[in-house]
Amino acid sequence: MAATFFRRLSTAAPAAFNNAFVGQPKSGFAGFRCAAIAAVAGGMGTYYFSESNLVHLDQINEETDPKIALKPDKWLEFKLQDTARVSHNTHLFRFSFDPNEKLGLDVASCILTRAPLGQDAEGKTKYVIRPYTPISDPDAKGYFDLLVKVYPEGKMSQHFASLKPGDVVEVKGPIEKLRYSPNMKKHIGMIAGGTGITPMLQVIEAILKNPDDKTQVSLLYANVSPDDILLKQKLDILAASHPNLKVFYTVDNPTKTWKGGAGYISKIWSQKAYPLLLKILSSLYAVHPV
Ligand SMILES: Cc1cc2nc3c(=O)[nH]c(=O)nc-3n(C[C@H](O)[C@H](O)[C@H](O)COP(=O)(O)OP(=O)(O)OC[C@H]3O[C@@H](n4cnc5c(N)ncnc54)[C@H](O)[C@@H]3O)c2cc1C
Repeated sequence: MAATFFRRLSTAAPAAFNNAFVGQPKSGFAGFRCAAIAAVAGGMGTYYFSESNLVHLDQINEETDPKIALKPDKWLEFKLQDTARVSHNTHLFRFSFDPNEKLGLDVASCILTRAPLGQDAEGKTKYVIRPYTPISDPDAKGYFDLLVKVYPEGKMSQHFASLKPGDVVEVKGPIEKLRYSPNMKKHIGMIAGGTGITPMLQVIEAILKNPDDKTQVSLLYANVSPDDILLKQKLDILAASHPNLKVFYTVDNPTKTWKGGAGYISKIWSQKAYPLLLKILSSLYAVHPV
């Protein structure tokens, strides 16, 4: 199932990505007016699959007034189209809707999901409600993707894990977290852990798909081990093909097979420098938790 899903995603990959891995960006924090965005959602995630085929930009919708699938004040059912395992505890879920509509998500926003969770004393349905951050192109028509870490005792994430294609989840939104506009900052510093990468991806992809947006992005992505780095291949390809994106990884437990490479920050560096970097960023620039 996963293979089919990603084959489909790969067909959406633009030719530009065939020539990925060119030119490392040269950028730094000094000398720029910066913004810093930090997010750690749902703890630390893990990851393993070849997700080069996940690198895709969906067709840009030229319509001026496309129909919107989401409603901010109404729970609507969205059908699970497909799932794919990203790591031992993190999965990608694609939900579909009318192919003439787009989701209606401004960057950066999340959605609310809800699932029935038994009944109360009066026999009314109880619900679990959790926010998630779509990582598909907001201009994509007919579908959206969620990257969800499944917790062993997690109410909603276990519900996600139990879903089969054709099942529905109720969704409401969007909820705006940070209104991004092109070139609003010269340089954005992002610090993310685990599934906290999802809002970063929304902003990064909005910047990279707009040739008029000259914003520099420096992402520091923290995980427990190399295998926990979610969507690493996608991030590496995006960084290699866009000089204005620089990605650094830090892991608490580097393995013997972990070769590091460009952008890798060692455990020692991360233990000493990561808190310092965070402190400097927080004191010098506006920090917007997402
Ligand atoms: C704006 C926003 C965006 C988000 N986007 C994403 C996203 O894109 N992807 C993503 O994966 N997550 C995202 N999250 C996190 C997500 O909303 C959920 O918090 C997460 O999926 C866990 O929900 P759950 O119902 O599965 O787990 P919960 O039932 O809430 O439990 C979470 C963990 O806490 C433990 N736990 C629960 N209750 C207790 C207790 N009483 N004592 C001790 N431990 C307990 C559980 O065992 C589990 O390990 C986002 C959060 C926010 C706020």
